[in-house]
Amino acid sequence: MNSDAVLLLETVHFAAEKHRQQRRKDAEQTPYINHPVGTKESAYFVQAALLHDTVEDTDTTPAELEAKFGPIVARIVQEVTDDKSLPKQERKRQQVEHAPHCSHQAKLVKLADKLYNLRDLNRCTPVGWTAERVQEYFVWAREVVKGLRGTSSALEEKLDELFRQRGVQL
Ligand SMILES: Nc1nc2c(ncn2[C@@H]2O[C@H](COP(=O)(O)OP(=O)(O)O)[C@@H](OP(=O)(O)OP(=O)(O)O)[C@H]2O)c(=O)[nH]1
Ligand SMILES: [Mn+2]
Repeated sequence: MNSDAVLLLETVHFAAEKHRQQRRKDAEQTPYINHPVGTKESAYFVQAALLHDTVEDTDTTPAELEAKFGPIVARIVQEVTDDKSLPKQERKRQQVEHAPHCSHQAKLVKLADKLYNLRDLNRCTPVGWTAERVQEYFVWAREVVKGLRGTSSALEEKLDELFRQRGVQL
């Protein structure tokens, strides 16, 4: 099992332990953990985060996602999917332009995506990338993140620290 899945299970387990004495206020005294675990918004985020590059980078179709995971998850993935038929420069420009108009859930996925990719660039340089190209990715990511602000202070603070370290803060 990959470490993300382990972390997810550990988190659910932690919450279940913490809520173990609590019950919902219904007659059946439903275990309290059903409430946080059943929070649809967070489930959509986790699903969309896991699926976010499937349409962009594999043979997965939006219709396939909709049939398997429903219209909400399919729509979030669609919102974060680049049109790979466009020239790269135009794709990158459109991300900056579209970011502020994304739904809240799509903005969260985009913040998480950029955070991972920037940390990955700090961890090691992709094959064939010059230091200049890495720096340009940071500058471009900062422009995308500008349009995503006001979505998650936790994610934005982590991103801001990475931009600060690179000397590309606002
Ligand atoms: N840092 C890093 N990135 C890697 C690596 N392997 C694959 N990638 C992917 O490369 C993409 C960034 O490379 P670019 O040259 O800027 O873009 P492109 O693949 O879309 O043409 C990211 O796509 P993306 O997730 O779709 O995000 P985005 O750049 O479109 O926001 C990232 O996930 C790696 O080892 N390190
Ligand atoms: Mn990605």
